[in-house]
Formats: sequence, structure tokens, C-alpha cells
Amino acid sequence: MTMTLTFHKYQGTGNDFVMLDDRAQQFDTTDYRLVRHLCDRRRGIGADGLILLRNHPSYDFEMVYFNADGYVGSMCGNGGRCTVAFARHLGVMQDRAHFLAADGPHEAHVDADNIVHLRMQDVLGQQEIDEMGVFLDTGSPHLVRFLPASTLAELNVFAEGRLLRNSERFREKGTNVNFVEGPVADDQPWQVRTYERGVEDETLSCGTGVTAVALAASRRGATSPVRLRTPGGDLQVAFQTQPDGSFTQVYLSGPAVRVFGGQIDVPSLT
Ligand SMILES: N[C@@H](CCC[C@H](N)C(=O)O)C(=O)O
Repeated sequence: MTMTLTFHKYQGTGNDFVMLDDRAQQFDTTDYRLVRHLCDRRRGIGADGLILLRNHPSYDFEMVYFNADGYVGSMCGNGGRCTVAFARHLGVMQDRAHFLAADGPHEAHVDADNIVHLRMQDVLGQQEIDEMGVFLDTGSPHLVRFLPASTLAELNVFAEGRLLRNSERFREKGTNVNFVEGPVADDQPWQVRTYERGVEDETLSCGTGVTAVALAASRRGATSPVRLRTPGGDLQVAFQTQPDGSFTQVYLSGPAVRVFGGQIDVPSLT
């Protein structure tokens, strides 16, 4: 039996999402085949992930994020900013929101230029640093690899990222992998390309990824707010550094855009 679903498509610096208004909580979150189908760029709508916006008794809304592989993921920074824009589109909030995501509560506000400022969880304690890079959790796990100048553009992020994500250390739980090149001048952004777990490919941008990069880059002299350039556009990360190595007041800021909306006929999937 074919069913019809109403959807909205959003993107934040090129990281794109199918958004569903699931305030009635009817979507089966275990239906990985359906999520995978909707995210399929040939047979479905096409996206890096899918997000449900749901009612929650204690928050303005809840965001439930799935990676394109069909499974519920951890926090998605660009997806969080897009969910805020979607909630505003639906009239669930105006300029400020307090919502729940996989990693806990988040605050967000939208400024006069429609830039969404999303508060991320504090990153507590010292980060793991070894020959593989800097490993930290910004709501999702991230490995940050700093590269020599002028090597990022030519890097095969898919091949290198996949290798690291499937290395013995990360194989079981997986990790996102960010490749970074420092700014060419003081007024220039850090450049980042990311291989995403759950998409299992390079995406145009990753919000929790650039957050991890900004925090790791602060150990190399970057000061808040840090500007970051991804293949899909520019983001900014502000934070406070604590004496024990923790980061607090972490804000991810950037655009979140509604691209289109529509209906899709979904065949029964087996
Ligand atoms: N694109 C996201 C990151 C999503 C989480 C990730 N793929 C995972 O499950 O580890 C972002 O903008 O943060």
C-alpha cells in the first residue's frame, strides 16, 4: 500500500535535511527503511539526514535526528539550526527557542538577518590528543586532523575519512572525521571538510564538526569567535575557555534555509 507524506526540505551551509512535522508523534522511529528511502537522492527526496519536529511537555519542541543510513543519530548542529528555522516556519516559536535534542536541552535564537545561533552543550574536561588528531564530543564524536597548508583542496576526504572512521579505534561506535587547514591570514577563516558517520560520505558542512574544529583550533591560537569555511558555506563558533580545559557558552551560528516542501508517495518497503 502506498502512503503519502508531507515534507519540508531545509539546508544549513549545504548540509541538507528532510524535515517532518511530527507533532502528533505518528512516525515510527524504528522504520530505518523509510528514513533511508526518504533520504535517497535517486529514489526519494534526497538528504544527509531526516529530522522529526515533535511536541514535548517541557520544551518548545523536540528534535529527533536520523542519519541518511536510517538510524537515529547523535546531535546534529546544522540540523538543530534548521529545526529552529522549521519551528519558526510552523509558528511553534518566534525568535527564541528552548528545545530538546539527543544530547540534551538547547537554546537558540534567530537574529534580524535570519542567522540561527544555537547553543551547544559544554565540552567538559581535557580533550584526547594523539597522533591521529584531536578527539572530542560536541554532541557527536569528532576526530579533528590539522593538515599542512595547501593540502585540503586536493585531499580525498571520502577515502581518508572512511579509513579513519573504520580504523580499529573507531570501528565499533564510529566517528566523524574533520580535515582542517589553518587560515592563510589573520582575517581569514579556518577551512574544514568533513566525512560524516551515518552518511558515510563527505558532506558539504557539519555543524558539530566545525564546533569541534573551533575548540581544537583554540589550542593552536584561534580566539573566539572562530570563523570556519566549509565547502557549503561559512559558520561561526563562539565559546569561553575554562582553566581546566573545558569549553562553556559554546554557540554555533549560521544560516538555515527552507528550500522547498511537498508530498512524496512512499511505496511499501521491505
Ligand atoms: N551533520 C551533523 C552531524 C550529524 C551527526 C553525525 N553524522 C553522527 O551521527 O555522528 C552536524 O551538522 O552536526
